[in-house]
Amino acid sequence: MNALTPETTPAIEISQLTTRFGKHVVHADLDLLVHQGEIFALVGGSGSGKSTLLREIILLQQPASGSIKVLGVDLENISDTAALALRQRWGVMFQSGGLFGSLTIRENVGLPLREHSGLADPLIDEIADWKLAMTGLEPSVGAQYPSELSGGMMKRASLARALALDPELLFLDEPTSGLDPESAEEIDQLIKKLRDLFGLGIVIITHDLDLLWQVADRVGVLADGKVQGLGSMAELAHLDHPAVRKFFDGPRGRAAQSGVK
Ligand SMILES: Nc1ncnc2c1ncn2[C@@H]1O[C@H](COP(=O)(O)OP(=O)(O)OP(=O)(O)O)[C@@H](O)[C@H]1O
Repeated sequence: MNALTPETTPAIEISQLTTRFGKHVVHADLDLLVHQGEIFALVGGSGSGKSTLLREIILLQQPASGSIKVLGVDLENISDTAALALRQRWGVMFQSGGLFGSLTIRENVGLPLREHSGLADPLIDEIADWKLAMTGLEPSVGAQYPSELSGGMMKRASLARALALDPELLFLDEPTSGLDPESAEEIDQLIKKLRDLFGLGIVIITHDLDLLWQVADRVGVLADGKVQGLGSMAELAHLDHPAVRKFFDGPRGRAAQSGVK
């Protein structure tokens, strides 16, 4: 059960957001509200602007106009100090994993703590092992290098690093891409566990219909510059909007629906 009360500060509030690359309008007066404590998934066709939206939310890119607030903080004209403080309140797991190949897994997971916490090295290593355990990895994995891990272990290790600073909000970019069905299912369970244990808000970009049915509380369908459909998968499955229908009625959508009640 997630705490979707009106009193809760929204995790993300986006209002009238417009993004352009030259003449190409990617987002056109887009509005979106993500509640704290919910698992929210952003879906949409290739090029619909999901990654760009994520980059704007995590301060890697600026929109042309409109407002984005994350954990109650307005990103427009944010000072360097406020941006640094805000970045420590969220964790990001990039699609590629983003782990440094020259560092051990323990060093990778401890990196945000080394950069931001001022804690002593032995304590950082201890916290890193704890984060690895949270994501289901053995302490022995900490001494290994990214090239030695399977795809599923890499995803877990990058999730452990995203959790290093005890974030309030977690961004997951294609967390199950490239995984076999069993490993993907384990990641689904892990995402749910993290939300249930820590009340994290979790924003996922994904094309994985199984993940959407199993894990997402709400899904936003991005198309033509706006969120065209918003609701649970069960609600969206009945929505009569061309972009939403395209998403559900393709062969992969039908296959995923037939596997879930
Ligand atoms: N730096 C950039 N310069 C110019 N155009 C860009 C840039 N970044 C993204 N775009 C364009 O913006 C649009 C949205 O791209 P974006 O990567 O956000 O889509 P997406 O929904 O994440 O797609 P995918 O599912 O394929 O990853 C695309 O048409 C892309 O070509």
